[in-house]
Amino acid sequence: MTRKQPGVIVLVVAVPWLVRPSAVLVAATVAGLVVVITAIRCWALTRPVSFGHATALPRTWWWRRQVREVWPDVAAARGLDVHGLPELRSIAGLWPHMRVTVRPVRGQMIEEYDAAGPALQTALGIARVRCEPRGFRDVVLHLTVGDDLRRPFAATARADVLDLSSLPLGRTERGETWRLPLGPHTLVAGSSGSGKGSVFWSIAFALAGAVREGRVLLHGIDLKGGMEVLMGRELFSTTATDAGTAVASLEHLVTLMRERNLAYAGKVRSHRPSTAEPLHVVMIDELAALTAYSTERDLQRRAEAAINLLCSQGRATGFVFIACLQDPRKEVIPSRGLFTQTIGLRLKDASETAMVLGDSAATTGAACHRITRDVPGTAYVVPEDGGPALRVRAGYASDDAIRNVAQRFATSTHLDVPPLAVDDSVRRPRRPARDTTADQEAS
Ligand SMILES: Nc1ncnc2c1ncn2[C@@H]1O[C@H](COP(=O)(O)OP(=O)(O)OP(=O)(O)O)[C@@H](O)[C@H]1O
Repeated sequence: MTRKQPGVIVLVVAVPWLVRPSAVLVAATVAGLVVVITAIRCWALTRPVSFGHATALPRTWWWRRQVREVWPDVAAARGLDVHGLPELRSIAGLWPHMRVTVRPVRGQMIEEYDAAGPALQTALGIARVRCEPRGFRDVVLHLTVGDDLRRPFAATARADVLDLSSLPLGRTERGETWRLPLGPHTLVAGSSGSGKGSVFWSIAFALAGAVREGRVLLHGIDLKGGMEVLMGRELFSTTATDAGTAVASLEHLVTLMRERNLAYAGKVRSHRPSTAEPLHVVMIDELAALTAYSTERDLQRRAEAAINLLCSQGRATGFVFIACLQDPRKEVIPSRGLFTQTIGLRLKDASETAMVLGDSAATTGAACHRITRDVPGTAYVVPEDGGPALRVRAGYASDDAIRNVAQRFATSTHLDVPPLAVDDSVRRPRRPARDTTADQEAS
């Protein structure tokens, strides 16, 4: 019976039409169509993932035809067809990720197909093209035809994140959960308005459960007046909104790290977060405000020294850095090499992308400079296994969501940071002072 249902429905609709078409029937059919189209539209908007799965086959079929249609034009435009059109050997995969295998004509190199990627991307109007060799003869063009990351989604706080080494922050272009390893010090680079705030808060939200339990202590540094960090101050065990407090806080952490390093020496090789020995996560909203733009040279120098110490010696004993910044140049972050994990949001140009993610990521398709302004929170990351760069998007944390999470998951540990110590090395004169009385006596 169930199998016959579609046929029965067609009969029920078609017979009255054939027998006696009337205004009532026309109206009923139009209304029915409107209901069906609206339902499909609602499904597509509210459940994009299940809608994508359900419609993947027809879409794949349509995109295969599109690829075959545009390929001769793209090959001609890029000069790939001078000695004959390179053969499209297969188009595999399912919407939104498809793989086009091409057999290059003799004398062609993979670099020429790399360069043709953007032309194919614009010809098809798709999200991304990445080029990879297959065996010794063929080239595979990985096409991302639909963009699962276009629609924003909300960041959610997790009460149950048990595995602190892998924080759920958002989604990847493959429709999976974007997980960020916590342990390597992380640099989040992006131009103004690129969505550094959403990455910052997605990390804080992912740690919220552990913060409430006391296994993680967050330290917030925000020298842009505290606009970001103070929004969720209840999550932080220390906050600093001016350079002096920030340096005092960092130097206090250096002291805690040294004590822990001494206690662990010869006994423990890696730290396990617990309420007795919590993980300290330092979150800095704009690193350059502390290390490059500060007018107070002495504080700048001390901040740099403390960051270098914590980054180079703190990881094994439970001190982790997450730093956001707009300008990724080396002069702005002297300790850049110590940040072993980077997240590249929208950046100004290809050179900035290479600076943040490395030259190899840029050649495997990371294009932070091509992220458009209408998708803030979108970034490229290089997976831990060193595979091709992955496009990801962090969830959006509204002001209300930040305040709400901060209240629900407030920390019960507030550290007292000793006031900024006077730096003796600054007061001490560099050369011994001349003995002026002796000079006078001699004269
Ligand atoms: N993941 C996201 N999804 C949707 N919208 C977002 C997301 N992240 C940020 N936005 C929007 O983009 C705007 C800019 O984001 P945000 O303030 O986080 O950028 P920023 O990189 O921190 O900028 P700045 O360096 O100037 O502070 C926000 O007002 C917000 O509306």
